[in-house]
Amino acid sequence: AVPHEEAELTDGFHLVIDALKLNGIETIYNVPGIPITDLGRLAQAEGMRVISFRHEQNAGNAAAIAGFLTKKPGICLTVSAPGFLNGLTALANATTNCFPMILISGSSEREIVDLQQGDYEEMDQLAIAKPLCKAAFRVLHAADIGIGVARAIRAAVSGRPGGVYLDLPAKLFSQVIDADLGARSLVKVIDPAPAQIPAPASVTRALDLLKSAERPLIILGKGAAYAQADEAVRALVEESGIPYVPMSMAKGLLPDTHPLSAGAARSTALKDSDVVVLVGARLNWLLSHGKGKTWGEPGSKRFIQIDIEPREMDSNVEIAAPLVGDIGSCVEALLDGIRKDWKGAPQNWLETIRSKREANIAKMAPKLMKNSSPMCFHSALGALRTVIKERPDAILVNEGANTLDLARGIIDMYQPRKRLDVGTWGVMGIGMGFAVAAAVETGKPVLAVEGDSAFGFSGMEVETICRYELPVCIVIFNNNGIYRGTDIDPTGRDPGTTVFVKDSRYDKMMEAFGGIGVNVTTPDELKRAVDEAMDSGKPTLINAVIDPEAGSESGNIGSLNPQSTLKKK
Ligand SMILES: Cc1ncc(Cn2c(C)c(CCOP(=O)(O)OP(=O)(O)O)sc2=O)c(N)n1
Ligand SMILES: [Mg+2]
Repeated sequence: AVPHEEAELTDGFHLVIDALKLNGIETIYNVPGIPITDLGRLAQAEGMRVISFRHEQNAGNAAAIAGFLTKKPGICLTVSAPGFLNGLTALANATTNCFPMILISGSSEREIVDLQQGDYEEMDQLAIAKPLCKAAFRVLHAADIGIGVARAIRAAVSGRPGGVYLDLPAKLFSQVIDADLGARSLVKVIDPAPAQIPAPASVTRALDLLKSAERPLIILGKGAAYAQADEAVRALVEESGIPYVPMSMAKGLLPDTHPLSAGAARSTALKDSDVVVLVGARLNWLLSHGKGKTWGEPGSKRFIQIDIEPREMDSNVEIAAPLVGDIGSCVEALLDGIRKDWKGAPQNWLETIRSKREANIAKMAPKLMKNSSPMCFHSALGALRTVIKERPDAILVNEGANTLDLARGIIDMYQPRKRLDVGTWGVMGIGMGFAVAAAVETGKPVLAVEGDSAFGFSGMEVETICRYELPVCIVIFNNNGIYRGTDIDPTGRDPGTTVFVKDSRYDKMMEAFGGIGVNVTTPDELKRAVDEAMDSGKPTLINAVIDPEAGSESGNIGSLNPQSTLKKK
């Protein structure tokens, strides 16, 4: 039998694990090391899924997208100082994208850090994290772990979701306290993300404006995908008959082939609409800040904006009808109004959108059919478009420049939260972390479509994918470089700044870790290899040879790059 005194004690290690499990958190994405190696081991022994990565940035990206997919904060666990810093990019990106995650990092002892006495991996991590995340907390006493974890969870998912930092100094873990006191110190968070109901007056104002519209438009942002109010969103579109444009990670809320989709007629929809309903979509650079030629005549637009964050309103242009609340509650309120009194779909406007959409789709179709070798972006993406059409519950991870921008318009999505990409920052490096978490959290097959440069940021995680035998099929669009593989060094000394090794074979990497590597040069070979990977569920990397001449610098956003006006010397 366990000696009497031991049976009544618990410690920091166990309280952290008990607090996470008590709140329904089952998975930790981490890179082990001092002072958190045993925390990971104990968590695994107590039934939590502990996924160990090769770099903390990828573990952090995995935690962030786990939060987006589950509405529970994803947990990234790192060592102090350098490990914590490696996790910060993912924490900041999660906060920018409103993905709920908690970065938990071990840290050095306060008394040594505050006197700057040179502790192992000494750093004032809490101070450094604060400006980059939504909230940051430190726990010094074991009896406070329950409250600390509860506050971190509530901060991550309530209101506008985001990244939270939780700082746990090394000495906290081995602190021993009475087991009963420990159990009573734990908090199961009640209603961490409460519904936030819009004010009836705001709903009336929005409905009145919408009823006055002749060319209304709905824009669905990734907030609408995160909300998991899928039925209400679909009903709002279908019962109002208003056309909609999905932002990248909102694709699939309604199938991209939906008759009311204006995705393929985006520029007409934005330019010629008169009242625009923003649903969890911010008027940031991705929507040209709500002004300029993208939006037609100045002052021709009036915005209804649904957002849980009141301060988002008027961020770029005046919002005529702010609707503050959670997306589900706001959409339901609008739907109520439409069901009571609605003039029906704007037929002429729908005809304008429909004809524009069909013309654009017809223009693109031939490019997707080419069976050229080496492939161009369009012909390779044409093959993957068919894969997703045949396998709508697969999850598509996507990053790169041409590989991203062209895939967004070419690969239709059919279900919500199935397209995971670079989000608001356009950050490279999310690929493998997102692929791991998508597979771990959903069990669904994952197709990661990667530019060859983008893949390079997280490529070492192919070993992680093989180690956990995850159903991930990586397709690398290998055009031998960033954007294009044709740059040169005018002095002739080095390769051009954006080119890579010619005819590189990324598929060979996979074989090093027991995965399957395939090299393909035609769309037919690509489709066959992807189908085989999706059927087998085995970690697979397909090196898709793309013409180095194909594509354009920075994909669709080249205009953001400053150019020197001075004469080249
Ligand atoms: C962290 C980080 N570093 C650098 C960039 C700049 N960048 C970089 C480096 C891209 C890679 C483009 O090359 P690719 O091979 O992935 O894609 P294509 O060749 O298919 O265009 S896209 C882009 O905006 C970035 N967005 N994020
Ligand atoms: Mg490239």
